[in-house]
Amino acid sequence: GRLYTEQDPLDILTGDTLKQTLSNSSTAWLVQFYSSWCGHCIQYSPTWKALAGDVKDWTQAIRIGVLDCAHEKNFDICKEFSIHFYPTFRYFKAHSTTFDIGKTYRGADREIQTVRQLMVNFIQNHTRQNWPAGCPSLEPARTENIQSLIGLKSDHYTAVIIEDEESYIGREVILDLMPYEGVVVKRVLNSEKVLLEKLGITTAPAAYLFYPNGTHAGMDVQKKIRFFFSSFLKLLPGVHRKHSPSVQQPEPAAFKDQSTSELYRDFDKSKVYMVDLESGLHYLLRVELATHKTLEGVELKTFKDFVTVVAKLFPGRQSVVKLLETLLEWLVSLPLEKIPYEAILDLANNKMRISGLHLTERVQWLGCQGSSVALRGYPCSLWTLFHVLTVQAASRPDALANTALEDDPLAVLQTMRQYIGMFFGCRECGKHFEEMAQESMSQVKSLDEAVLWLWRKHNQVNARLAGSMSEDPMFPKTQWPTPDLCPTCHEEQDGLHVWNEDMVLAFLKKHYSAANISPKYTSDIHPEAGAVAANKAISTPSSVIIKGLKPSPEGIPKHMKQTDESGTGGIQKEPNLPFLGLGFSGVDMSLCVLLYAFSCVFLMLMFFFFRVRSKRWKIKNHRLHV
Ligand SMILES: Cc1cc2nc3c(=O)[nH]c(=O)nc-3n(C[C@H](O)[C@H](O)[C@H](O)COP(=O)(O)OP(=O)(O)OC[C@H]3O[C@@H](n4cnc5c(N)ncnc54)[C@H](O)[C@@H]3O)c2cc1C
Repeated sequence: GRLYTEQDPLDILTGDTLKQTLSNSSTAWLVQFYSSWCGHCIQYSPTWKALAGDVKDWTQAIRIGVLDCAHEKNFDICKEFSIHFYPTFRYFKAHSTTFDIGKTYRGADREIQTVRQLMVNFIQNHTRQNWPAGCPSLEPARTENIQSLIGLKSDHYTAVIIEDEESYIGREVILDLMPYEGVVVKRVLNSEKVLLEKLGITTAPAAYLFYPNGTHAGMDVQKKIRFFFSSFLKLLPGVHRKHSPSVQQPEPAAFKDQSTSELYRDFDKSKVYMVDLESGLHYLLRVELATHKTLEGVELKTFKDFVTVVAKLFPGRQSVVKLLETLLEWLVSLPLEKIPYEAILDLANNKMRISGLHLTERVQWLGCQGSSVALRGYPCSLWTLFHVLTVQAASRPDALANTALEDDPLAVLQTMRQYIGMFFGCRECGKHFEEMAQESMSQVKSLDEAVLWLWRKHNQVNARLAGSMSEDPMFPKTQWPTPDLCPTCHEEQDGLHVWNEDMVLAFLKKHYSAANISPKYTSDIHPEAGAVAANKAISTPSSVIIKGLKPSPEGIPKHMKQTDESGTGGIQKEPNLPFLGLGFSGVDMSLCVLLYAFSCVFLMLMFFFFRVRSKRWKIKNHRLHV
């Protein structure tokens, strides 16, 4: 196959595009000319991709490209650029107006850290005239510049990285924060003794933060490494990724949900919320699945597997778990090959309620609330649900015993894969997820590996979506868990950020455990819960929007359109008959008729019984008299 694909965070260049791309570009370029038949190029490609991912936020200053010299259509351009060996790394300056074959990197060390630092040096080699547009200064600031910030109010934070002259951390953090607004990063050398003394800094590297309100303090990070500094700054309240002008930016201070005027409610990022999980389940069962008139074949199998997984593994409240278990029993006991979805809804909505089994009927987000209705919500709850389920499966390995899914470490992941592919309203998401599943899901051999697989793939999605339209500016897509949630999950090896996967696994098992699920706002009868319902009752069509979808040419997924047209918020109308102003289901009515018929027959029997008896009695009496 090809060494690089469109999914990689780099530009694939060709003979047709190369010159045009490089000439008068607003950014510098680092291009690898390779050959797809060269074994070393093949071996090196993961490193190059990792480098491109590592400097993904630097693209306003320097971009990474690849060009395959073994491809016929590139023969001429590789000759023109005098590429003799593979791979050849060439740097191209920004704003170059004359033809330039670039500057070759001849070093033997091609490790990420070395190449990344060369990129920084290369950017610094630009002059004032050809400096890449959008790239802040990488020169160290002086004591005077920083001292003047003390006590100064501003509309942004200023972060100051104090380090020695050879250190690259400051410059790398400046470049990492380039696509973000609300924060300015500066670098100061530790030779600025007066300033260091004034701020009370004794060791380098160190970081200091000047707040918009005029106060200042040391930056509180667990490890003094690039990734921790950058993550800390990206997560500051009010700091967010610059979006294209078409994406509206909500006000950070008072972010309100415009369509429902519900206030944003505070929540704790280190918790999982039951309202999100229940709202997601409600949406899935009553809206998303309800657009399918009947379930049969693989769809029915997928639905049964899904219900099996949630009934056995969902660590929910008793009324919800019982509802799921009853649904499962019903599905298993029915040997039907085709089930009308109305029957399932009738069961869940009417019959079970009589026995006190109940799942919330409104969509209400807390940990998954977005800064506007079109963001976060349902897809966020779905990720959360499946993380919870993989963790539950790993901590209760026998939970699926005696079901169709027993002894399968892939039970939850395969069910998710099937569900997402078949029913999830976002088709594109389904396609991407299927690609990831085909690539590596079969390598998962244990329940723990399943937990980690889902985490890794979710991060891959986060990386792809960072800066896209489906990113909520208030909740930037990051590689998760961030250092503030799990400092021990992060390490640095040869200057490159790496995960400590043992720590990540331990963290996931704790974060998505039943003990970490908060019941806040779950009570349905509680008046407060009603008041805070983010999207009110599900029957307001405008409140039911599948969240986090890219506005595709087709716009809203097909079944969501139906939802809006019907004006019922997508809920299949329960087959209720109006009677005396009350809603009775078909079954309730048939029971009534049956009871009525029974009592009629009973009364008639009584009538005849007494009639016969009284006749006999009369005859007996008559005889006596006679
Ligand atoms: C299977 C699937 C595929 C999707 N594919 C696409 C797509 O191709 N294009 C598109 O535009 N949207 C896609 N989406 C939607 C997108 O991934 C987000 O769900 C949506 O943009 C909402 O984002 P969010 O900020 O709420 O965070 P989400 O990504 O939804 O994450 C929810 C919560 O999970 C936690 N979390 C974050 N990362 C991880 C992790 N690695 N491991 C464990 N927990 C984590 C965080 O607490 C986060 O708040 C997909 C959703 C799903 C469920």
